[in-house]
Amino acid sequence: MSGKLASEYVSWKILQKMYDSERPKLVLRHLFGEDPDRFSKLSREYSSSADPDVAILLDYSKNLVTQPILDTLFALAREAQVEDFRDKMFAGEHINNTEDRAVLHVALRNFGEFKISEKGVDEVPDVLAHMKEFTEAVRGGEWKGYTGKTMTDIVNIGIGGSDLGPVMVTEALKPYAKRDLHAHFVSNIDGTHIAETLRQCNPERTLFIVASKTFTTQETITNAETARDWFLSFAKDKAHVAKHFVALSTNTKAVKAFGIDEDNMFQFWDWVGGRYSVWSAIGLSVALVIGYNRFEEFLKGAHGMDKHFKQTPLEENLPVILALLGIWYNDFYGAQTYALLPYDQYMHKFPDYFQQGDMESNGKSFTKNGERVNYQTGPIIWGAAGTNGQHSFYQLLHQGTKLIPADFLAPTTTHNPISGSKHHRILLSNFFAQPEALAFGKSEYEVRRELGSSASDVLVKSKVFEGNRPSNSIMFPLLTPATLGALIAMYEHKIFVQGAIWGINSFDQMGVELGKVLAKNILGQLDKPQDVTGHDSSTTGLIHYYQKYRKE
Ligand SMILES: O=P(O)(O)OC[C@H]1O[C@@H](O)[C@@H](O)[C@@H](O)[C@@H]1O
Repeated sequence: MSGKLASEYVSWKILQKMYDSERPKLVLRHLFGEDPDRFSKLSREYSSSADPDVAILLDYSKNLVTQPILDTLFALAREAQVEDFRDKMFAGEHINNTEDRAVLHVALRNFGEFKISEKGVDEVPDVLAHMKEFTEAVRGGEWKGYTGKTMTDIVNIGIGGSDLGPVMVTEALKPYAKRDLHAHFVSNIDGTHIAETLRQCNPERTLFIVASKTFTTQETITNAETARDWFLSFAKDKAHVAKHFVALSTNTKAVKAFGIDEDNMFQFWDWVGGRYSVWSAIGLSVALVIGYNRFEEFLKGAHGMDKHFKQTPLEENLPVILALLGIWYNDFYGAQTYALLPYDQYMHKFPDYFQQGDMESNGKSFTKNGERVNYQTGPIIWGAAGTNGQHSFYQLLHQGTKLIPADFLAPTTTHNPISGSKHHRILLSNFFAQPEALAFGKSEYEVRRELGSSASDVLVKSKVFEGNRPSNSIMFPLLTPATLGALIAMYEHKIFVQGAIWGINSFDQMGVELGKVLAKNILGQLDKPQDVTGHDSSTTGLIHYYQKYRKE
């Protein structure tokens, strides 16, 4: 990161000129027609030196780029000093400048490779050992509840980064789950969430995991207090809390004040951002569900991608390629959103996870030097598992007026090869067909030929697919813990590269604060209409409406 506005880079200006002059020529039908080797030139395969089962193919040939455009995008990354900034992150420099913190999720999955000297980094193995011991005790049945029974349910109470990672990863790695240990996740302050969860739990056999980096988050602390009250209404004695509540946090003082024993606290550090924390103690629910050894495979898979990101030239570097293509659409084509479309039911929470990962990281308007940007930063991330999305929003992807770049992700092999893998072949045929349809569409000529000369113009137009809609296709052999780790790390580093080029701080989240402060103030005014002061007429009117009709 150079400290400049991205729009000041020479390569940015060249890209703008290229876009202005070449856009009409950037037609995928022609680009593929002109070069039969486009796929082999514009695809890369990552494989892990440590684990032969981990491989990721990135096919980026269906993008609206030529080699000169790609070369200029790589020049942009170099001009923005992405490599230097990356090395600073890995070295533990305080690149989160507003909070004066290092950004070291890579240290949580660093199996001796990178030398990082930051306070707490040397404690990582101890916390992992603690997680191992604890997960083995719970899974093995040595850990007993207050009536001497083993655990059947775990309830992770957390929100944002302390929820989405655990939820997404436990869902994605369900084939490896201990099926008699049921995992629940409570995040929303809406009492319905905890109430419905507690209805499914037996207090004698439930372990609550209170996950909060700060241990001050209103939703999490309120839900945890409710869970503790519910538990004590059965167990009666506060001493029993120790067998049923553990905490994952950086805030020892607040954990103790809540009544959780320090021995039952799993520590992490301020250099772990919430949305990057699934690799830390926040991953405890994952480790409980899939077992510690699998959790370690997950970490190692991410570590492999870290090495790839750190050591591979930009032109071969998957996160860098994804980041630069994203910038091309976001900043030159004016695409506002980006879709993540996993063709794997186990990955159905993947878009939600990176909605936070990307939007909380790169949803910023000021550079690290405090200058207002004059270009677009982070895109809106959304998506759903295929093929459900096809029967819902793909209509707009194919024929709408908006350009929506997308990543399609799929495993070659399924964990559930039922009916002789018939389902998987159908799923994959859709995974192959959708990017093809988006890219090449269906011309008016083709539609007319199909419908015959008697077809009305209106009908013909309604069936035309303009095509030329870009996408990446990402394939991997099987969704294993290590492969999932590598995929997540790939997207994390993509986000990093984009933030570095845009010159923003991807590692704070000041934008979530204002609403919290206002809600706290309003909470104190909800009882009586006369207390409702200091608001606009809309907010006041809404609160008065609530006060008029509420029934306690
Ligand atoms: O883990 P705690 O501290 O409860 O924070 C939970 C979440 O809070 C939000 O406001 C954001 O800041 C997220 O990045 C964070 O993951």
